[in-house]
Amino acid sequence: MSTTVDEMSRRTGAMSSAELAGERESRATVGDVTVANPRMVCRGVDVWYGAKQAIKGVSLDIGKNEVVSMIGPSGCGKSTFLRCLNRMNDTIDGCRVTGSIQLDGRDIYDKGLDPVPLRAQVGMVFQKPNPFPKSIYENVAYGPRIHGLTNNKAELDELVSASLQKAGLWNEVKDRLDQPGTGLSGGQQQRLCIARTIAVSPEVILMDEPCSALDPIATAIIEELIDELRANYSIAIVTHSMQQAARVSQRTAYFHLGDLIEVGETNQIFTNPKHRLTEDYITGRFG
Ligand SMILES: Nc1ncnc2c1ncn2[C@@H]1O[C@H](COP(=O)(O)OP(=O)(O)OP(=O)(O)O)[C@@H](O)[C@H]1O
Repeated sequence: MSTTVDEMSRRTGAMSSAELAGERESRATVGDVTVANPRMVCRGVDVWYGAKQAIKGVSLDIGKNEVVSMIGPSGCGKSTFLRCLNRMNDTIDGCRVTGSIQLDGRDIYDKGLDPVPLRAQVGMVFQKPNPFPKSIYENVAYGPRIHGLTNNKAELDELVSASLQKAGLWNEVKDRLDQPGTGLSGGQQQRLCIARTIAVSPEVILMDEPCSALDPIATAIIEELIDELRANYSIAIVTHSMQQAARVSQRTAYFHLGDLIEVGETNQIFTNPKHRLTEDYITGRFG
C-alpha cells in the first residue's frame, strides 16, 4: 500500500493553500514515533470514509513487548487507526486506507496478503465482550481449528487449556468447559475473548476500549492481565480512561481530529505534555 503521486496531487489539488498548510502542520507529531524494536511500523497513514478524512498522515511504531495507549476525544480517530492495524477497515464500505503499515517488515496491505491469517497474527479484542454462542471450549478451539494449528484432539485440548491459563480464566472455568461462553460474567467473557485471541498465536493484540463494559473489579483483572501479556505480545489499546492508560501502557499516543498530536512515554505524556492540545486534554480542559 502506498500513496501514489497522482493520488497526492489529486488530493493537494483539491485543497486551498490554507488547508494544505494546515495539513502539513497536522502531520508534525510531537515526540518520537519510532521505537528501537518495532513490531509494527506505520508511516503516513491516511484513512477516508468516502470524502471525509478520519486519519491524517499518522506515523507510529508499535514495539515488541510494549503496551501503547491511544487516547483522545471522542471521534478523533483512535478506533479507525486501530482497525487499520489488522485491516478491519476493509470490511467497512467506502473506507480507504493509504500510507504504509508493516508487520515485521511486511506490508500488511500487500495485494498478495490474505487478511484472514493477518487477523490471527494481529488479533482484536472489542469493547463489548463477544463470545460465540458456543461452549467455552469451542470459543477457544475454533480459531486453532480453522487455522490448522493442532494435529489432534489432545494438542487442541492442551492449546485451549494454555490459552485459558494465559488469559487468567482457567481456574474459573476448567470444570465447565462445555457450558456456553455467553453464560459467563462480563469480565469472564472478555477474558474468554482474550483467550480466543491468544489461541491463534498472535504477535500483536489490539484492544478497543476492552474494559468499558466492565465493573471496576473485572477492569482491574483485565488491566493486570494486559501487563502480564506484554511479556509475549505487543499491545495497542484504545481507552477513554486516562487512569487506565497510565496504569497499563509504557507509551501513550494522543489523537485529535484525526491527527496524532503527541506520542511519548506514558509518564511524560501525563506529567509533562509538550503540546498544548495534549495538555488541554489531560487536564480536562478539552474533550
Ligand atoms: N464506519 C464509518 N463510516 C463513516 N464514518 C465513520 C465510520 N467510523 C467512524 N467514522 C468517523 O470517523 C471519525 C473517527 O471515528 P472513530 O470511531 O475512529 O473515533 P474514536 O476516536 O475511536 O471515537 P470514540 O472515542 O467515540 O470511539 C469520526 O468522525 C466518525 O464519525
